[in-house]
Amino acid sequence: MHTLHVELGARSYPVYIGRDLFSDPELLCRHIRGGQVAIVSNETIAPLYVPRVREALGERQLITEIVLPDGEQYKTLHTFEHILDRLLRDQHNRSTTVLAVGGGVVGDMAGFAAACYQRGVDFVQVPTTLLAQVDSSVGGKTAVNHPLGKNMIGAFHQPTAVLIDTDTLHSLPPREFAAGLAEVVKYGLICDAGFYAWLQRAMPRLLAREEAALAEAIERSCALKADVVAADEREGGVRAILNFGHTFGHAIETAQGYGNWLHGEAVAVGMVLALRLSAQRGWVEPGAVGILEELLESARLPVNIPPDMPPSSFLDLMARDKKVLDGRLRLVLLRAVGEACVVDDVTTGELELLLRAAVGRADTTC
Ligand SMILES: NC(=O)c1ccc[n+]([C@@H]2O[C@H](COP(=O)([O-])OP(=O)(O)OC[C@H]3O[C@@H](n4cnc5c(N)ncnc54)[C@H](O)[C@@H]3O)[C@@H](O)[C@H]2O)c1
Ligand SMILES: O=C(O)C(=O)C[C@@H](O)[C@H](O)[C@H](O)COP(=O)(O)O
Ligand SMILES: [Zn+2]
Repeated sequence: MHTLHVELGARSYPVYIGRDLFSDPELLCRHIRGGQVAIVSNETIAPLYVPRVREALGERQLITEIVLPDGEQYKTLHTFEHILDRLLRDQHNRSTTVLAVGGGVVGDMAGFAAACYQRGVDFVQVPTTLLAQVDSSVGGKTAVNHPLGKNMIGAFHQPTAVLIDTDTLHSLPPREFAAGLAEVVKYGLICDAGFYAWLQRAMPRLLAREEAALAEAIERSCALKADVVAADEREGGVRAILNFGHTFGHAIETAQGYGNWLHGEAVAVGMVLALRLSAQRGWVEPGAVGILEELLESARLPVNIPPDMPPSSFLDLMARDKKVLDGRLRLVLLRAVGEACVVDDVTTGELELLLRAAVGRADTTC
């Protein structure tokens, strides 16, 4: 087992990465303060992994199992309210711990409920998708979607521990696995050119879900994210680089109806667009875009926008992005591969040009 720490002073916490983590009940139990636990999962994950988590918890004063419907379309205020209803009905108090067992959707909603229930209770992440293991379980962003925008209602609420059992990845469907790889590629692009080069070599081993390659990808991704979060917990500055590709990606997810395009798929296309913009500015070699497209396609990810999204639809949705400041769109671009920056001087003309060219290459496969 590998352990790293997210250093946030009083809110610091460990991220454990390894196999068969629940065979040692003490690992989980040391992060649960009281006798009350609420396990939040969904209808797919509950039969696969909740029994093992329950066994590790042992006898407790109160254990509530909250099983949500599966899908990004349920990442809503309505589902969030359902979690709170269950906590109240079972009389959970301030010493309870919310335990999120699942992918990013479960983690984001359970975390938001933990942030709000009785003004904040403990929260432990047990991520079971690649995306959740490399990204959403670390850093404390929690949220639900709104029809007008992705993750628009939420809170920063750090977990008290993250338990990444890489064995859970063996039951993950290939499309979901690929979606997680998009966020892994993101880390290489924004802050670690060496990791990006490694990913180009290791992609076949990752796709074969070879244990050593997976462990390396997860450990490096979490370490990179932990450093960024430690430097800027609430996205006042540098943390925005973790949003590379997301301004375009979130527009795609919102326009397509949550769940039709997976988050990682939309981010993959968004990264291609953001890199193309960086190349147009002469900051990265023009050939870098082709290299990224090849890497993403080898991971079975889309690289082109959906066919029914005109530039106007992107521009409308992007104008609502959470990074907009004083009416100015802020985008994450690359000064070089491995070096992200945030800019606020991308003109509508520049964007229209980029998006019109993208319409010409639109994808019909997703
Ligand atoms: N908070 C953050 O920092 C952050 C970061 C990245 C993404 N996100 C959010 O995360 C969400 C995407 O997360 P995701 O990609 O994990 O999607 P997800 O949570 O929808 O899970 C993907 C699918 O895999 C199933 N599943 C989960 N684990 C499984 C397993 N081990 N075996 C079989 N099936 C399994 C789920 O039931 C679901 O059907 C989006 O809402 C995105 O906005 C948040
Ligand atoms: O942790 C972060 O910060 C990120 O931006 C990680 C992203 O991968 C993630 O999708 C996040 O939920 C996006 O945040 P948002 O603030 O743009 O909703
Ligand atoms: Zn993301």
